Amino acid sequence: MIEMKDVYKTYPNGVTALNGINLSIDQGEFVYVVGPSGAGKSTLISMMFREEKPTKGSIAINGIQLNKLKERKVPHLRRDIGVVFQDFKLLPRLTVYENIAFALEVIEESPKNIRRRVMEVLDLVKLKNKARHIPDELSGGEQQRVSIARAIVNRPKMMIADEPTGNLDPETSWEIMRIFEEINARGTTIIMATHSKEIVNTIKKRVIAVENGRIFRDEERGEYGYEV
Ligand SMILES: Nc1ncnc2c1ncn2[C@@H]1O[C@H](COP(=O)(O)OP(=O)(O)OP(=O)(O)O)[C@@H](O)[C@H]1O
Repeated sequence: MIEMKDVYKTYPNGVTALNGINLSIDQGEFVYVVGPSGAGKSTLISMMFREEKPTKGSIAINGIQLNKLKERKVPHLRRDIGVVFQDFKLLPRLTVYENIAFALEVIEESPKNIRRRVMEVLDLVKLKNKARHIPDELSGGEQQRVSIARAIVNRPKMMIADEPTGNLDPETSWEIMRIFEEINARGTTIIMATHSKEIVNTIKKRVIAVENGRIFRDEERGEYGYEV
């Protein structure tokens, strides 16, 4: 479902962030991307939802060759990919319900389906009682749960998360991980960049370690492997 062949990325300022990446990730996998700060983790995962384009090399996502993808087809690609960020990126003036419903309104789902689906995902992240609140009225962990609900509301094939627990305390981080495991158990591929040694070494999954823009290690049920 994700195939990268000889992927290189040099930013316009001359920094080479990716230096020959080859990888293959199957539907349903749970993959951590680890490595030192500046190693290229965010660049690598931003290639997967076409936030960044490679300078060289080929990328296929869900059978779509990204090199050939026209700009107007990018929204179509992204419909199958939910994205979660460290800083949540919720719309501050919309309620929890509206933040989540928005993702379905843009693809013109019927109001009845939108309501049913939003309530389902709010139930999954245990936030039904906060549906009418705005993001500022929620804790960090609750805001991250809203952003996860938004990411999965249209049942994407994969979810990409860039340091989703980076701003959260340990207890809240474990709650987020329980939700990720449940989403993964339902068949969604999860790719998560993280600096959390505790999480990677406790909830064992495939680990891809990136260093200097290269894959340094790729192990089933791997370890975090860095001192913190
Ligand atoms: N938009 C950009 N323009 C120029 N250089 C960039 C850009 N984004 C990242 N870089 C550089 O590319 C390299 C890889 O950055 P990247 O953010 O992918 O690393 P990372 O492993 O995610 O780091 P961190 O763990 O600190 O988030 C770094 O040297 C960074 O400064």
